Amino acid sequence: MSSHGAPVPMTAHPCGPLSGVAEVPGDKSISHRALILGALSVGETTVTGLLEGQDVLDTASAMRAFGADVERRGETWHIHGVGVGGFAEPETVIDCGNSGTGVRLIMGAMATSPITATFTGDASLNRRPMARVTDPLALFGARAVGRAGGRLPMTIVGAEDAVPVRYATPVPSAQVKSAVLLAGLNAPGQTVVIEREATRDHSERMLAGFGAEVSVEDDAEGRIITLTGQPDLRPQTIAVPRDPSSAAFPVCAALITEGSDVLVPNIGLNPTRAGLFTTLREMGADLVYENPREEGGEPVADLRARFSPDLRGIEVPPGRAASMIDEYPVLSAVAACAEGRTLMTGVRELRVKESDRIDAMARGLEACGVTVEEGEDWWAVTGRGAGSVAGGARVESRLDHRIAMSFLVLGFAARAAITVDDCGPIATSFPIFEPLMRTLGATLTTEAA
Ligand SMILES: O=C(O)C1=C[C@@H](OP(=O)(O)O)[C@@H](O)[C@H](O)C1
Ligand SMILES: C=C(OP(=O)(O)O)C(=O)O
Repeated sequence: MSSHGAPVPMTAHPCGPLSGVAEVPGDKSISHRALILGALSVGETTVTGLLEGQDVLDTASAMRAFGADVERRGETWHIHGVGVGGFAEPETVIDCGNSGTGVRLIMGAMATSPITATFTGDASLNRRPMARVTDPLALFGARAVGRAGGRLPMTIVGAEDAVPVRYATPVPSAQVKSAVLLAGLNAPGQTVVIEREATRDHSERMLAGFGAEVSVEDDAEGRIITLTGQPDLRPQTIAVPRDPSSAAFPVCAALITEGSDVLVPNIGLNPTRAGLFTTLREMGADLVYENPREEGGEPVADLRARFSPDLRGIEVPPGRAASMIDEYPVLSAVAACAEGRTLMTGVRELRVKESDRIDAMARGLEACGVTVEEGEDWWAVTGRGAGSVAGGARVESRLDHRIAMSFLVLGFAARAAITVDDCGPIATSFPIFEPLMRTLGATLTTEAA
């Protein structure tokens, strides 16, 4: 919801070993897609393990506004869809809260139906760029009217007679790719998306699972995804895997907090998402994939993370950025506890997330006594080894859940407590973060230090 309540300051205190099992919630990207594709198929889709974070709950409300029946009974979500092309025109404004994924995918899903919808979000989402989706949606025949600079609130007038599109994404973005594919569902013929760098492929996998004809080829241009429009999507039974982007927080907390040993079971290691774990291992992290297996066609393992006193700074290859894009904030907290310089390049996209994540982390890390250098599309954090971060600062989360959690994680390993001015946004993606970290032994207090 766009109305963000009073700020919730929280303080992370230096603590002893973190230990135990961290059961993190369901994958956010997959949860949004399960609701949207469930709403676009005819019949009942059931979903277990859905992330019940605010971002996903806002997508569930949006699907109801477009005519689907979405209900939680017990532990299972039931979605009665309306079919491709069956969306009704919403009677009220669609509020996507803090969620870029929600708004951009839903815009795509409605843009090729002859209906009009107005979208808004919170102060963070209303600052984020939407032209990256409205530009390709215009090629299908949809029109968008929003605020200056292509910002929300924005009205999309769906195409009356949509035509299929061939589109090369100008930025590495799974949200843009997915918006185009979802729009292509209700366009006759083949819609093609070309991406130079592979981004998370949950839309392609789930569209195929729902019975759409989707092919993926890799060639010199990059990855080419072809979707045949106007399929009859068949309802599915979906078990959402646990979110590697949420797993990142207990894993990184364990690596930098003295004496820790934490097991994070059942984490999807789809290569389009697992870049952080590769990077941490290159830095010398004691991070082991236990019990590696396949579940629902995806590689899965239990992650075991132990305190790693000898982490080293490294250069993170720019080609890895898409596979760990949401993990750079918490990586920078780990880098602050490593010896030497960690250089992160090819990361311009970090500037247009829930906050400008390079700026938010750089200012907060500096306040904690850490050296940061930055350019438009790169930044570097120089650490002085385990136990070297002074902390003792109050930092801003800027309506950004990942910034808030990254500084709390750093607070466990710093020499003095770190207060985050507002931890309310954590509920968008990881509503059980605070109790879960407490069960591992972390000391978090809700009053400012
Ligand atoms: O498609 C998705 O589910 C997401 C894609 C990424 O955004 P971009 O597509 O803007 O890179 C990521 O940052 C976001 O958290 C989830
Ligand atoms: C960037 C993120 O989400 P979204 O773009 O969906 O707001 C995120 O969860 O880190």
